[in-house]
Amino acid sequence: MTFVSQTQSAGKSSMAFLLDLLVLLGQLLKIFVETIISWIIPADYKSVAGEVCLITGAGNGMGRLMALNFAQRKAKLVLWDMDAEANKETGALVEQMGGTAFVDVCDVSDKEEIKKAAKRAREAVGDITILVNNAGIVYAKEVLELSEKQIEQTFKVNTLAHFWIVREFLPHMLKTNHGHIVTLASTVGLFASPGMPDYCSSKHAVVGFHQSLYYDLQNFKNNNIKTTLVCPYHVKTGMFRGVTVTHPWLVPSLTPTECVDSIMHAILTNRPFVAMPRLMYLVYNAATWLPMEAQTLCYRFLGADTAIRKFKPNRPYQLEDS
Ligand SMILES: NC(=O)C1=CN([C@@H]2O[C@H](COP(=O)(O)OP(=O)(O)OC[C@H]3O[C@@H](n4cnc5c(N)ncnc54)[C@H](OP(=O)(O)O)[C@@H]3O)[C@@H](O)[C@H]2O)C=CC1
Ligand SMILES: CC1=C(/C=C/C(C)=C/C=C/C(C)=C/C=O)C(C)(C)CCC1
Repeated sequence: MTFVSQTQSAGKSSMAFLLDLLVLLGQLLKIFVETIISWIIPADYKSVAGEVCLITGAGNGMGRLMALNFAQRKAKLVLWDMDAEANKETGALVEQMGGTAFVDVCDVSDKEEIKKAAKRAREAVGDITILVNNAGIVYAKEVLELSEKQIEQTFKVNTLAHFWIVREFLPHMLKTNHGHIVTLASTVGLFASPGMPDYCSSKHAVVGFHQSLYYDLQNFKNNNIKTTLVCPYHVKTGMFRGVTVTHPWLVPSLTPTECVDSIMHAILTNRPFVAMPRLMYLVYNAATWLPMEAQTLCYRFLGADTAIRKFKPNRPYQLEDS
């Protein structure tokens, strides 16, 4: 008797499995078709007018360029950087464009400073609805050359700050079911490059943080909080001054403007993930199946093994510590 009912229920569950599988295949097909259509006919850009957008590391490089892009689109800005002068300059540029910016000094490696700055931002402009976690640092040293303080600082800025800042602003996004969280990671958060073990591992960690957050948000009913994970290859901002591969024409570095244009496109079309240039999707994929020995040969051929040795410190924290 028990045997019969077990077979019956096994039959039922395999039917249910087949049905679920069919539904899944249908949904996957729909997503593939929609994705291909979105490559051919890109989605309309969403409006960010009136949104309150916090950008960390807004004083230089891509942070500044993103601030100007958001200002042009009439978002209200909150700009954080520990470089007070550079951040003020970004604020002035935003205002010259007719935008508004609440400029504040915040060292994101300090959890308590983040809490205080978040309170000041809420009081001055209101709750953050677009969060761009952009501040990042690199020392470009091998594991034995790095000091303990440098290793800790890399993780505080590139990884832990993302936890503390998201924990400040996600509750309001959840309450209103509205918001967008952008994480500036890196291609070296997807596949490693030599000569920067602290940087690569901090970026791998932040990719994991972001992706886990993404899946958690999918579990909320009717979730409308968007996320965008950004993984650029080398960008000529000054952070990685001098870094180059053997045949730069084969894998050219990005200009800050072309990188930020791609980031803005991804944010404004609610894309969850963007790596640039496009070749990086292929490299990322190959890193999952090419034997490590083969990858080493490719690294040598392309000069990925020595690219970081040409690095010239440029940023204040790099000069202080070099
Ligand atoms: N440039 C590249 O090749 C790539 C960069 N990225 C990532 O993109 C992001 C932006 O990089 P990019 O624009 O090139 O970098 P930049 O060095 O040009 O700008 C980063 C800004 O963050 C600030 N900053 C550093 N530490 C802190 C801190 N503790 N608290 C607050 N602000 C801080 C810097 O201030 P200060 O000048 O005083 O140091 C600087 O103003 C980073 O997360 C980086 O890792 C990803 C892939 C490639
Ligand atoms: C590893 C690797 C490459 C080079 C990577 C380099 C040099 C990356 C530098 C990235 C930076 C500076 C990221 C900042 O966040 C290639 C040639 C693309 C392909 C083979 C694998």
